Formats: sequence, structure tokens, C-alpha cells
Amino acid sequence: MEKKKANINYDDIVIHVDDVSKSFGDLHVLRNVDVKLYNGENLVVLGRSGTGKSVLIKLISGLLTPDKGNVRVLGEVVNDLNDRDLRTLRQRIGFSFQNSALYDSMTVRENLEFPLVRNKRNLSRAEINKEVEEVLDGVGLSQAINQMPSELSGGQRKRIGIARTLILRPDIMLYDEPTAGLDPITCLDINSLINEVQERYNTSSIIITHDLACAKMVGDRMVMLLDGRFERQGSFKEIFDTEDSRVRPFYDYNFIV
Ligand SMILES: Nc1ncnc2c1ncn2[C@@H]1O[C@H](COP(=O)(O)OP(=O)(O)OP(=O)(O)O)[C@@H](O)[C@H]1O
Repeated sequence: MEKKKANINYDDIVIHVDDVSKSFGDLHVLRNVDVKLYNGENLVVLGRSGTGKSVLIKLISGLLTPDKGNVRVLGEVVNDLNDRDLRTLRQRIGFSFQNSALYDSMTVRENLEFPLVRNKRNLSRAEINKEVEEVLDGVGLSQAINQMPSELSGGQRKRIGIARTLILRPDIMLYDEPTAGLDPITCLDINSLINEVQERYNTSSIIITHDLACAKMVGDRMVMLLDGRFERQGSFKEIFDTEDSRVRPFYDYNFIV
């Protein structure tokens, strides 16, 4: 399923990982990596386990600093920011991670209120209710407002997790393996949601995935980490139009085996 053309502003670079290298001792994870995320774009990052995709996300969110090069996010050089400015910047980034679980003892409403109350302290009760209802509607789960997470399916919990991130109206969304562990129909559902979020909230997103159907459905552009570099960039077709033995197995495993 090909993706609908998105409204991308190629004059506005939202994230620029600019000639970045990162090593841990003798392990050279990223070598002179250069990648840009444009305003309104969904960028898919592919790569084998252990190639440095999480390291890339940690560099973008300021949890790691590069050995060389700069990471620019929303006009700020992340590696130059002090703790307070980094916290402010992180509020503009939504993280949808596999382990960003919901609080089991709270209802869906309470789960969604939590980041709002913590980050926007001066909101009235009516404003909080409005935000919660709007964002739940946005992920198609208005009816779940008073349910406990344990009463929801894996796909629904994932949707609520994304809603909890969206409630702070981030400019950027970072999705780490959004379809991992979900059945194919729920995967389709989550992929559609990622595209709906892009359209409705005008977000720019990085999606890390091993699921090529997901990559194809949500990605406006793809990059593949190979031996510490983004050697392959482009459309799905451009990435996989190769006999490179480091690349072919991704395609073959997803679509042929
Ligand atoms: N803080 C750290 N200290 C030492 N080594 C690290 C650290 N963080 C990551 N690494 C190493 O860097 C390499 C890349 O790790 P990373 O977690 O980015 O891989 P990944 O591509 O996200 O893998 P996966 O798809 O399995 O999640 C791994 O070999 C990992 O052990």
C-alpha cells in the first residue's frame, strides 16, 4: 500500500544530524552520519539490530552527545543546550516507545491527564477535559475514556500511548518500532494512525521499524543504517532496488520467505 503524498516543506529542516560520529570504546556505532528530517515528513529509519538506531534517537533527544558533529533539532544545537533548555526542547518532541507503558492503576482519562497536569500547570478542569476528549477522538477511542488499560487490546493501548504523547502537541514524533508485537490487522491500524497524526497534527516524524509493510505505508522517505552510515536513502523502491547482500534479506524476509 503506497503512502498518500504528504504536505512537506523542504525549506524547513526540523532535525539535522550533521556529520555525526558516535563510538563506545572501540565500537564505532555511527560514522559521519548525515540525515535531515523536513517539516511535515515521515522519515523511516531501517537497520539491523545493534546498528545504532536507538543511539540516533538518544542523540536527537539529548540523552547522548556526539563525539563529532552536531545534532540540530527545531533550530537548537542539542549538544550545546543546558539542562533547562533541553527539557523545554524535549517537550516539543513526542516519544512513542515500546516500553512507554500506560499506568495500569489509572483510567484512560487519568493516563492522558497526567502529562498535561505535570507540564501545563495552569490549565482549568474544563480545558483539561477538552484536551483529553479531543486527543482521544483523534486516535478514535473516545469510548474508552473511563476504561482501565487492562481492559484494552494491545492495539488500543498503543493508540492511547500515542494519544498521551500527542496531548502535549509535539512538533516532532519519534516512534520506536510502533508495530512490534502486534497482529497484521492491528499493524495496519497503527500505520494508518501514524499517517493520520501526520496530517491532523502536522507533525514531523521519525519511525524506526523492521516491519517493511509499515515502512512502505508510513514513510515519505527511508534511510537505512549500514555499517554506521546511511548508505541508502530514498523511496521504498530506491532503497530495495539493489542486490546488496546487507539489504536484500530485509526485503526477502518480509515479502518472500
Ligand atoms: N551507552 C552505551 N554504552 C555502550 N554501548 C552502547 C551504549 N548504547 C548503545 N551501545 C551499543 O551501540 C550499538 C548500537 O545500539 P542501538 O541500541 O542503537 O542498536 P539498535 O539499532 O537500536 O538495535 P535494536 O534494533 O536491536 O534496538 C550496540 O552494539 C550497543 O551495544
